[in-house]
Amino acid sequence: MKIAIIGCGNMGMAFARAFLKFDLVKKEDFLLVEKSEDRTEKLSSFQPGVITGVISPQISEYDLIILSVKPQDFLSVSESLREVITEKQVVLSIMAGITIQIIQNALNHKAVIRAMPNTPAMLGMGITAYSASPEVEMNQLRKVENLINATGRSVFLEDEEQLNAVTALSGSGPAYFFYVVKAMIEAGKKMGFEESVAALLVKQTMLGSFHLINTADKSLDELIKAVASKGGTTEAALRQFEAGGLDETLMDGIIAAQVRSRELSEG
Ligand SMILES: NC(=O)C1=CN([C@@H]2O[C@H](COP(=O)(O)OP(=O)(O)OC[C@H]3O[C@@H](n4cnc5c(N)ncnc54)[C@H](OP(=O)(O)O)[C@@H]3O)[C@@H](O)[C@H]2O)C=CC1
Ligand SMILES: O=C(O)[C@@H]1CCC=N1
Repeated sequence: MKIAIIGCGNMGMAFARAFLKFDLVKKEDFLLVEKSEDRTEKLSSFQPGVITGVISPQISEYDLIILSVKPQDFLSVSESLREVITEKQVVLSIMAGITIQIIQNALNHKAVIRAMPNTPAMLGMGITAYSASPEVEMNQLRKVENLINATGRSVFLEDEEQLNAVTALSGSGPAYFFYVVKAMIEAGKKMGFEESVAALLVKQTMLGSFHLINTADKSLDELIKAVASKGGTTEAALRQFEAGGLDETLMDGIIAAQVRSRELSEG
């Protein structure tokens, strides 16, 4: 399969590397379109077939076109792409918020898959949800699903609107996790630890706790209860979190991300 990637930043290249790792695509079968000169310099070490700063008719030789520019850059990309895209090509967009309908209209092109991955895709440990327009043929969908699965796990959604919630939950989710880890490390520093020691304590705690979620035969409430001894230290912390409305704040934040994802489709 020959793949063109428009926007070769964090996510575009995470996808490209995952496809290569699983031998799904040959290096020479990539066309990388990147606007940033800094990024373009770094892309040469990837040794793709073509690196370019502009969308040209050459792109019509590629089976799949991945749109991985920021949503705000889509309009200008679509103006050049609609001139050269051909009917047999499939478009895979990972842009937050931009709907299949908007992409179809802007490109005057029917076969569009919209996906929402996350940054652990860089390690092949991502989760991607995706929806497709009815014009994407089953064999095309399967091929794209195989590519996505090189970046981690995937889930197909019949209802495209749910991708806004996915964006808020798992798309943005890694940042919430890093935010909590950072706050815990800061607390460790406040209590007198050097950053490296605080980071070791926190990171190993998060890793071990994650595995407990997956392997222990207990609900999250039971896992919390198993840590929080009556009248003990954990209870003191949890009381403070509740008083500050931490769980509500987290939920409100995630819903704000969903609202923002919907807004992005409005331009
Ligand atoms: N980061 C994440 O965790 C996730 C991101 N996404 C989505 O993925 C998309 C990309 O995100 P991310 O990789 O983080 O962004 P990046 O900014 O890292 O990458 C986008 C790249 O596209 C370049 N670009 C902009 N306009 C053009 C153009 N006309 N032609 C070619 N290249 C262009 C940008 O250059 P310049 O910097 O000069 O503008 C930049 O290098 C976004 O739409 C985002 O919503 C989805 C899931 C997770
Ligand atoms: O913050 C964003 O808009 C993108 C989408 C999900 C993660 N990053």
